[in-house]
Amino acid sequence: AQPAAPAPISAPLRDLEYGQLNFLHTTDTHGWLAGHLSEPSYSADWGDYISFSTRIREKVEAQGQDLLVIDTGDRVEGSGLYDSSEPKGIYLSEILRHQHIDVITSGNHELYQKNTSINELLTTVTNFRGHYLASNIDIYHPVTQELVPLAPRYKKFTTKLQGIRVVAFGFLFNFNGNYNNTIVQPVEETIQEEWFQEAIQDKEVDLFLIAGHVPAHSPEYRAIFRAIRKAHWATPIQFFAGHQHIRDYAKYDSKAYALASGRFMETIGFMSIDGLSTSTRPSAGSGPVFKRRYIDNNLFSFYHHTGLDEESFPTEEGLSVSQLIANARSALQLDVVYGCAPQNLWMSRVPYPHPDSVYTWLESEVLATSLKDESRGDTPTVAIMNTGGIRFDIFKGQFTRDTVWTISPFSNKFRYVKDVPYDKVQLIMEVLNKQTKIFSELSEETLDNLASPDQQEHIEHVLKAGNEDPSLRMNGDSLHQVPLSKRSDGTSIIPGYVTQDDAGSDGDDTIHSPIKMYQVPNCIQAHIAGNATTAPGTVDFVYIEFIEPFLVLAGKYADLNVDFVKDSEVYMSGVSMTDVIINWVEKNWECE
Ligand SMILES: O=c1ccn([C@@H]2O[C@H](COP(=O)(O)O)[C@@H](O)[C@H]2O)c(=O)[nH]1
Repeated sequence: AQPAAPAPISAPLRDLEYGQLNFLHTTDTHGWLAGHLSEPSYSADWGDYISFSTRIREKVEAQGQDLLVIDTGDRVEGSGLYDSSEPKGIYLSEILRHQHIDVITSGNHELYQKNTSINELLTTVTNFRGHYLASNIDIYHPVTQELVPLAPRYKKFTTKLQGIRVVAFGFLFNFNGNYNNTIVQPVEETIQEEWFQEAIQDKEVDLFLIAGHVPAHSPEYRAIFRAIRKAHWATPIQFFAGHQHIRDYAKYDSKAYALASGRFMETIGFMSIDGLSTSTRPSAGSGPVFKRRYIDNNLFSFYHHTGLDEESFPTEEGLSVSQLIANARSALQLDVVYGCAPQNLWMSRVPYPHPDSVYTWLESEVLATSLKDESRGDTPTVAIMNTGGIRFDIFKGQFTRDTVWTISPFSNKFRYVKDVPYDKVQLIMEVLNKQTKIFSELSEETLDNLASPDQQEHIEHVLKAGNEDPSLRMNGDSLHQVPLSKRSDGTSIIPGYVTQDDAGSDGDDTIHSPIKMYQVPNCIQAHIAGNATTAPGTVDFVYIEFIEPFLVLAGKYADLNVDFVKDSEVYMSGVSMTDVIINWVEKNWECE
């Protein structure tokens, strides 16, 4: 772990149930390779994970079993370690490549910006050659300008010890927000391609492995499941999922399951399958048994599951990667303090609006007092942004260079349109926030993309877990999670994940008390300048550039005769949301 990482808190744990074939899975790490420096439950780093996977491999191989390590993308954008270097990501690729990954895929974040996808092709695909799969992504090669697959479409391999024959694919969900140097083919089209149909007709297969940046419960995975089942009515299928930032497990049939392993290095997903046939031995018994576990990413869990301790657990490679991370953090000056937050500010642990809501803080304090384009004088202004542009909670205490990138990693800047009737702006807000029923292009699903990914599924899951006892809530005044109740065996129950999935509620390794989450709107608005007591006739309509495509559609429903692409202009040239937050914190959150 990093020198500044808090020690994990001991807690009651459920064991891993190993099988013939075992998996470790990460997804949506978004650059959090240093782990969480304010949360003991997730305080292990990528170096610890390398030690963990090595120790688990030693353990399962000693029993003649196999281990495969999977990562399903969105490794970039979301923390200082990735976003604060110039160019972005120079330290991250070097740290990542030390983990042995058997199957690795791209997420949508690898494709938003041209530079990112080019770096993916030239660096990450190269570092993980033979393991990186891209079944439905093409890229215009930066040198030849030719359209080429980002990586091989699929691969067939046999596992090291048992010779289990695996056919593996690497998919991305039907994403269309990518820069125009890449092409993402809809999954439903890819599975009609000749190469895919040939690959799934192979009869010498013991397991289909679908790694993808695709939600576990999704039309894309259902389509792949159906296509494979048409060719193989009984061959086991293991999906690995991502994108929604949730822990999830989907049952497609008794021989096909999907595991999603959360976000931001909070979770290491574990799966095992027993009863698989191999190249030399047909399956014994009644067919495969699948088991899943969501491991909290901390050393207490890692020691427990490996049966090792502080002395015997770390590997040399793991320790040297932890050191690499520490060196990178120091070179990037991620501990530089911009100010001190006087309180916790939550994305969804409080309702909106609320004095403890990060969105209330943004609209009433940060945007309201910081957005001003000198050329516009005192023109009344309404500024809107999508809540998905904020990626993490703010904890009371030091607000560092790292903090700012974890909450606002995107390079989005502001644009505006002059003289927009105020009532039309309000109508647009209603449309974006689904307060008005709308149809066709602006489906509920499209609009959900304005909010943070966990908003759609997570809320439902956590609330399903129910029976929340307010006395078990996180201590609002503390930086760290605090154990609030003791069990009879002396261990503590701390707030955290209580996952409800298709296999029940026993998936988490750590037994937690649940944390309540609230639904927040897709977009928020700040009122700037003008007379606060009366609504203005027309305003400068300022917006964060990410939402422009949504405004184009919402504008139509609001009957607003504005072409957002042609009629808008740059607002506060060169200033991004991230800059606005840094400036505000420096001015307003002095440390005592
Ligand atoms: O420039 C951007 C890019 C993304 N967003 C928000 O993030 C989600 C996608 O997040 P995942 O991690 O891929 O799930 C997107 O829907 C937006 O809400 C953004 O605001 N600005």
